[in-house]
Amino acid sequence: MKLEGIELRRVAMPLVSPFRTSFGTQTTKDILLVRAVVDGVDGWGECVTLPDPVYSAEYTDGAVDVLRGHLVPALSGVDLAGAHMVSEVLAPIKGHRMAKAAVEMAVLDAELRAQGRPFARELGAVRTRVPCGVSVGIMDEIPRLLDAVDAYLSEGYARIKLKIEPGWDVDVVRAVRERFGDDLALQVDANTAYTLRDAQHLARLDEFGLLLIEQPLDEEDLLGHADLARMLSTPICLDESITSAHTAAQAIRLGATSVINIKPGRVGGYLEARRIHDLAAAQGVPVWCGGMVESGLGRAANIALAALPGFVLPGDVSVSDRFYRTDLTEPFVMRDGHLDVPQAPGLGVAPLPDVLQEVTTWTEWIPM
Ligand SMILES: CC(=O)N[C@@H](Cc1ccc2ccccc2c1)C(=O)O
Ligand SMILES: [Mg+2]
Repeated sequence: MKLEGIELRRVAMPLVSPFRTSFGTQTTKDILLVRAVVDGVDGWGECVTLPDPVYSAEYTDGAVDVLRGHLVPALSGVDLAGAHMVSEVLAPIKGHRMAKAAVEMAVLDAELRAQGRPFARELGAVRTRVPCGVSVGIMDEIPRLLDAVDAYLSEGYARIKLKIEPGWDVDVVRAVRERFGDDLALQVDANTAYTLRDAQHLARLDEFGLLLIEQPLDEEDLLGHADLARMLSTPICLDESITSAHTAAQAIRLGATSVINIKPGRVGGYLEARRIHDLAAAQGVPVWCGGMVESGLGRAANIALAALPGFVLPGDVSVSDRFYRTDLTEPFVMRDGHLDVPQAPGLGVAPLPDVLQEVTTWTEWIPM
């Protein structure tokens, strides 16, 4: 296949409401899109970086720079057998997994559109619809949070995830349990906000029957998570720590994680995400599809991934208007707490031209 060029495009997508996590409050998502022109066909990729390196070391300006200066030049003039060769060609370039994931996604979308083959078929989806979980941010006071959870449950969400941080954790979970009962599928996400010194405090969450506690400790602290797992009965789920199939295998073997949140952008792409799914399934480790507040482009691909057999827990695959009043694509809408897996070629969705025009803040065309 011949890569004719790559367009980098940044879009400013206002969030319907501020989304607060232990690493800060976001009110808009500045999304870097990658459009690959492959043998005359447009393919779309979405880079999941934030503007600042607060979730991981990657950030959007850095992704732009490494795409322009390293990743796209490495692919220029290379006759790729298929999108599966992108990660091979880019392997000599260290790190920058979110930037690599975006360009692989764009090339894969173009290849699959040309073949008339949906992402779901390529990845090995076995379901045609997936249950929706929702991630609920940190709020000013508990009654506001309870109202938000009530509204999401009325919409049909199958699972509630609460962002937590020191000072907003045990009391919040207790209030949700008291209001909505013990049967509610409930989990928490700390985004690395705690240390092993908090172990006794975190053990107070064990009484609430949570599905899991996500990434309580630092991204690099696999041994700390393994120690913590021996002190808690609530299963540990890693997110930020799992950056590849290799680190997933190490985390499982060390006992640092018993559930994995798979995010294709974080691990270098949808093909690596499938490899993590396969190795986890082979060891009986359940996985679910995490979210990075993607537009409908990344959302479409995440829904396809979430339909693989080992994705046995509801993912953060919420509907479009959980985050955006106007999505880049036709909006994803829930039916009975589920989202339909796109079945059209490639991602199955594309940016709506007038919306794309409206939200674009910058573009750069890189010929190859
Ligand atoms: C859905 C969810 O909780 N995602 C991430 C955190 C995250 C990631 C990227 C974000 C970008 C803009 C606003 C909030 C964001 C939250 C997580 O699982 O850890
Ligand atoms: Mg997380």
